[in-house]
Amino acid sequence: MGHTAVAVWDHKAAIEITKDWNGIDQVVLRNPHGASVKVSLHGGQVTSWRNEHGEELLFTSSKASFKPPKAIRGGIPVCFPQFGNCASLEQHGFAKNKIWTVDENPPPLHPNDSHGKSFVDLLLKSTEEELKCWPYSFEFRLRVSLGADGGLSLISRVRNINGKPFSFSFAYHTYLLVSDISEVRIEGLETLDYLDNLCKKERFTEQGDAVTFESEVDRVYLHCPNVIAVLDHERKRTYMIRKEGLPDVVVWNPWEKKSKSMVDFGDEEYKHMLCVDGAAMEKPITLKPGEEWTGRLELSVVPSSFCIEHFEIQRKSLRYGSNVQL
Ligand SMILES: O=P(O)(O)OC[C@H]1O[C@H](O)[C@H](O)[C@@H](O)[C@@H]1O
Repeated sequence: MGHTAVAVWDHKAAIEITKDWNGIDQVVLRNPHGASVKVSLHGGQVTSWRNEHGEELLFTSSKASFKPPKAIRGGIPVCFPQFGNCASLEQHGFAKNKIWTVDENPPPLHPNDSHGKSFVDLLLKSTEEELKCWPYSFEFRLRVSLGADGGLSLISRVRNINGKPFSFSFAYHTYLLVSDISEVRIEGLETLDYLDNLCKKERFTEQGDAVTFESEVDRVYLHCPNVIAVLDHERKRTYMIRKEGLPDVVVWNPWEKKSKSMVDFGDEEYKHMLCVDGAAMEKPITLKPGEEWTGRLELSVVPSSFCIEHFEIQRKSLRYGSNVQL
């Protein structure tokens, strides 16, 4: 047999550590086709996700403040141990404001799942400072990976290393970049109940056959299916959101008036962003000592024509109870 050139994808070489806007380390992941993801150790926040053509898929505000400890307005801030503003903690919790570390020896990927994938594990542990405002010891492992197909996956594992139980809420606060919010629709949330943050968390039932946008929206959809599609009509592309362990979906667009009141957000930028967050909000997660919780989110982009057919198939299978494997 003659020699065959075999391109071996070197997972380690696909990871680079550079500096983010603040000179804080950030990890850049690449796949064999040129897609990339950036995740900053500031907050464990994904700040960029680009497809193989180099096009950015996540929104970041041109007015974002890059000064720590505040999280950057855009990308995917990790909200823990609360999402929203219901306890004595700061809005959306402290994890997004902390400096995480890289686990130099992470557990490997499953062999069936490793082809062309690059990943990094970031860690956050409770320090004296956090214990003052949230007196529970935890270990948080965030695995960020980029697939050969350009898909971005986030896996959060929170472990209770405390002597007593604790509860938390959680969200991947995902700022999707869209071409024109008026032409965007979300499929997968129809007929569901939601809590409307604009009406004192009153409960309503979604009436439309898709969620569309013509004014401010700030809702928590409850008991959602594990696959949601966000169709960007103008760009003819669809974000597929797959999730596990995250029963709720938060949908947010500040629209015109609220945009003007936010210092780190441009007046017109609401037209080009939409937050669709896999979350555990309505019922907090409770962990007993030694227990661990896992919440997964997988984002991918497909041409809208492809999506409609496949999404229907996935929706039907979900209706009959089969689960999505991430
Ligand atoms: O301005 P932030 O603290 O980042 O919050 C931005 C938004 O996050 C979520 O979507 C909440 O549901 C909204 O009520 C909030 O306005």
